[in-house]
Amino acid sequence: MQSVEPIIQLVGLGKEFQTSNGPIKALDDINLSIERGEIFGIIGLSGAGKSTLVRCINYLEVPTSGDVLFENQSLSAMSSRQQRLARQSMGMIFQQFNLLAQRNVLQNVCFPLEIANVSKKEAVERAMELLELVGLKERAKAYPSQLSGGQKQRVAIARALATNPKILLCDEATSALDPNTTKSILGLLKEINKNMGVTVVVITHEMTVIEAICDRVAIIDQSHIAEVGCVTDIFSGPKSKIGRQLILGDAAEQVIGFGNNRRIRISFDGRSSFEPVLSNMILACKVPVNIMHAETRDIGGTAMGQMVIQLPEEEIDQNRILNYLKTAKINFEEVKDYDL
Ligand SMILES: Nc1ncnc2c1ncn2[C@@H]1O[C@H](COP(=O)(O)OP(=O)(O)OP(=O)(O)O)[C@@H](O)[C@H]1O
Repeated sequence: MQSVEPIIQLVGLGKEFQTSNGPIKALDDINLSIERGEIFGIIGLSGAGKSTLVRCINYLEVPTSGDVLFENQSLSAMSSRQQRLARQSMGMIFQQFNLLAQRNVLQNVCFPLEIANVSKKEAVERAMELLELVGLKERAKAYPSQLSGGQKQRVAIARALATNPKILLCDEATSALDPNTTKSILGLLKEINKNMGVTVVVITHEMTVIEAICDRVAIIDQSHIAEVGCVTDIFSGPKSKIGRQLILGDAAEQVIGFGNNRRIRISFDGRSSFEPVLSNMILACKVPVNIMHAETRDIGGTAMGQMVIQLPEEEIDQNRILNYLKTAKINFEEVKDYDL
């Protein structure tokens, strides 16, 4: 088994904001471990606490309780010099790119190197290498206003990588981009992760982003982690209420109001989604079923599927189907109205 080594650990992390309407608890008792080299997703609805969480990781927001460990060292126990070095190891990109409008592309990428006192010659060399990596070497002299959203995000990625960070924090980095541009930026993040070994933390409200690139995902809801695990496991069997809502939302709505028969949700992994699971079941049990909802998703090249079927009226037929699924080792669960 491959050994895992945490690069970031959040231990009992909390963040409270003082506002004129009283305190707001944005994060409460967050415990998470992000492994070196993975692409880790954090997903949740608006206001769940995602941005605050990612900003606490690099101390853009200082937590009000708990601890952030970077490579097993507590950020709060570090001297300010050590803290600055740790923060240099964490690049960050944002939804609105945050480029400096008065500086051209090359000067934007050189900026963090200037702050780190790197010589101008060395900074320009490094910046040009990074611009080549993100496919924008030819636009080095352009200003941000002359670039498309996707190009601006590529410049922001090059800038974030300038100081050779070990982690890249991405706060809704593709939320302002169209689907094709999103795809190409996600492809670039995946390449950076694979080729440069940079750990990537992705904050998003979009399932498609998680599906496209993440290895593991944490679902955050109302300041708490609702569940965490491998993307394939969470997508095939979300356990928390919010996970079910985020992942099975469509299925849930579409099965309401179709009569009172029992319904089951079949989850199938990449292997079984290519097998004719339902046809085999109907042939073996010799009873018809209604398909209430079906969908498949491509997660890292593996097809994952959910299907909600309505069982036949007769109990004996229902049992035949349930026994078939158990024997065939196909994951299923009964759908209760309160799950919908
Ligand atoms: N600086 C702040 N001062 C006061 N409250 C804040 C501050 N920053 C965030 N909050 C509150 O903390 C909670 C979590 O906000 P946060 O921005 O982290 O959520 P989010 O999941 O990123 O949502 P969104 O996707 O809408 O940005 C919200 O109730 C928000 O209003």
